[in-house]
Amino acid sequence: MSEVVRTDALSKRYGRTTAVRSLDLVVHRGSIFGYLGPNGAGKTTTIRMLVGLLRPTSGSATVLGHDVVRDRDEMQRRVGYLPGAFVAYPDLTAWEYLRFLGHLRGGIDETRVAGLAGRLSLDLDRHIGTMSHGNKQKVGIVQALAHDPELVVLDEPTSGLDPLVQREFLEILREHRDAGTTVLLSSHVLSEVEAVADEVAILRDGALVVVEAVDRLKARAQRRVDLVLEHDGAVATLLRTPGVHRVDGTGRRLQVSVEGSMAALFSAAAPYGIERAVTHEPGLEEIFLGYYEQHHEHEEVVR
Ligand SMILES: Nc1ncnc2c1ncn2[C@@H]1O[C@H](COP(=O)(O)OP(=O)(O)OP(=O)(O)O)[C@@H](O)[C@H]1O
Repeated sequence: MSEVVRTDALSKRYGRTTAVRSLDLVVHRGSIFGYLGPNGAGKTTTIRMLVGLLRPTSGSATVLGHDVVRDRDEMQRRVGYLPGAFVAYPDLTAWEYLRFLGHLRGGIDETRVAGLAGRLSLDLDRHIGTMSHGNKQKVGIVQALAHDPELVVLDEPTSGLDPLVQREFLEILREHRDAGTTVLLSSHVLSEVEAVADEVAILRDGALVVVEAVDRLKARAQRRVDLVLEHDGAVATLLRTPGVHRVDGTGRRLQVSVEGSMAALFSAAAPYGIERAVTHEPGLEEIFLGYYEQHHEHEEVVR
């Protein structure tokens, strides 16, 4: 079964607020799926429904083939979950806490736990109550991965981690993915998602704006090309060129926004003599902002 997560018109309302509206989402086995959106978009609400902590108002979701409401307990045994605001027992050491959880889950692989903790530079003998926010977050990450779950659901996992630990953590996720684990990762830190995700969904006001493979999203996105030409007068020609969205600048120095292949742009610019061309690869951030802008423009038109 390749569909690890599937939602059908999944919705959640809180009174008059619709936090998640009619969500249709599929996450495939062995992939890292980035779930993106600004604060309040509905990421946490979606995730809490998927891990069986919140009942959908309407629609349904299956995780590893289990209905998240009806087969909640079976589902939860096969899933690792890091909540957005992770809290654990302050009076226990990390080891005591993880052994306690292991006991509830039917055993713990101590070598695995020690290995994960070592890579994240987490001292398991410290009391959780005395730990910094970042170290508590590491305890949360280790508990989510400790039982080697088939699906790992992580809500804003890197909050509080320093850059080196973040990098190690993303590497751990990649290794799990390569071993067949599925990872669902929510974030508003686009660079981290970009570094690991195979596919991303962008959520806004509780609804999906786009779901796409990261590579395809990037290929479709606009790139900026800075051109230095030998001759003036290229602007009108470039603006007529397929894929070119806008041209800024005057004279011989132009900044061109282009979507898709660059071939047409370079053919059109060639007669003006290309002295220099620098292309800027779009990050997920630009793509993300692009989608929001498009959406807003659309709303303006609709109004
Ligand atoms: N228990 C609740 N009661 C009422 N409204 C809620 C509740 N929980 C969330 N909401 C509302 O639902 C919407 C979605 O919130 P949610 O926490 O899912 O967003 P999010 O994308 O996870 O944001 P963040 O990145 O800030 O955590 C928001 O408008 C929020 O105010």
